[in-house]
Amino acid sequence: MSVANHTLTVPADWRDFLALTKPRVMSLVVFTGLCGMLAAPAPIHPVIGFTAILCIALGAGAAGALNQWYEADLDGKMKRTQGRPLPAGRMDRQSALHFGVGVAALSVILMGLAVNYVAAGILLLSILFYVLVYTVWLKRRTPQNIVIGGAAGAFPPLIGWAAAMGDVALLPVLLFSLVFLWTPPHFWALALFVKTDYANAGVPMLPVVAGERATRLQIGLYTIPMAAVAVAPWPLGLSGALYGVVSIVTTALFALLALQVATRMAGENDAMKPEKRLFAYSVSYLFILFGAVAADRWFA
Ligand code: HEM
Ligand SMILES: CC(C)=CCC/C(C)=C/CC/C(C)=C/COP(=O)(O)OP(=O)(O)O
Repeated sequence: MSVANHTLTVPADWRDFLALTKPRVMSLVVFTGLCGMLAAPAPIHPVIGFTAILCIALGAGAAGALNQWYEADLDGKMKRTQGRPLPAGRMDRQSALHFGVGVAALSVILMGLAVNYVAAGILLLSILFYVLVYTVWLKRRTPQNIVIGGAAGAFPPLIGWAAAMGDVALLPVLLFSLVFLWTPPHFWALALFVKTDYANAGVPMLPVVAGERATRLQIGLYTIPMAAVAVAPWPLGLSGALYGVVSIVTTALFALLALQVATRMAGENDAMKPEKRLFAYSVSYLFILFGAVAADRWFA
């Protein structure tokens, strides 16, 4: 948080504001919201549906901006994040704060007025969870930061469903649980190969605090309930065979990669480390599963 106005070199332009919203990560957040909405049994009016997705995108982007406003100092210490607009000195912190608060408020108010209050309430909760619970409270304090704080990223399927139905039901709760249980293997796989960055910045991520072996074991352990939740909708009668088959095949591959990560010894050296494969696959996995849950409702 030491980046002050006088360090500015080039004025911020729209690309820097876009970068503040973490567009690549947020694309999956928005996609899970869209699929949660499409998985609902009642069709939503296209204009209301579009507005709801826009609000999720604005809310998630604003949360990303507030995260970067708060941790400009941390981002400046890590290679992966040094080029972001604040640590690179292309934007002052106040602009990021105004942008984040303004867009967050706009997203929640628009969701409440144009869609419904349930969706608006959960959107507000997820923004507060990411910014206050994860970023401000837990991230610098405990290696359980992403387990608890990661719930923020799991709310969008509930928001999408609530936008269409005005309530919450078992299927979106399962989708929430899926993203919640997916987050630790997703993030710790990455943390295994960017461990030194986090150590240098003093962030207590699991591989830094508990070591590589414990992290590998935790990845394996979280994959078990995640897999159970991923395949549950078909046997529970909440989705059809299309989702059932896709979830079984893609989850089996996830479990295999997680097993390779869990059983790999520290220091082994192969062309592509299993944790890199698991991290890359974790992103495609969620895109495919959520695509399947929506496709199952519409085409099966
Ligand atoms: C607290 C929980 C999480 C943490 C700490 C985390 C952290 C990260 C980090 C550090 C990256 C590396 C690349 C980057 O900085 O862009 C990444 C990539 C990614 N994350 Fe996560 N993540 C979390 C949860 C989620 C959730 C809930 C989603 C979506 C549902 C998600 C979607 C993605 C995607 C799509 C990428 C790939 C981005 C790219 O292609 O560059 N993440 N995550
Ligand atoms: C609708 C709504 C508000 C959704 C919130 C979206 C959300 C919480 C996503 C979580 C994923 C995420 C960006 C983690 C980054 O962790 P980090 O901030 O520690 O990553 P960094 O090191 O790249 O900054």
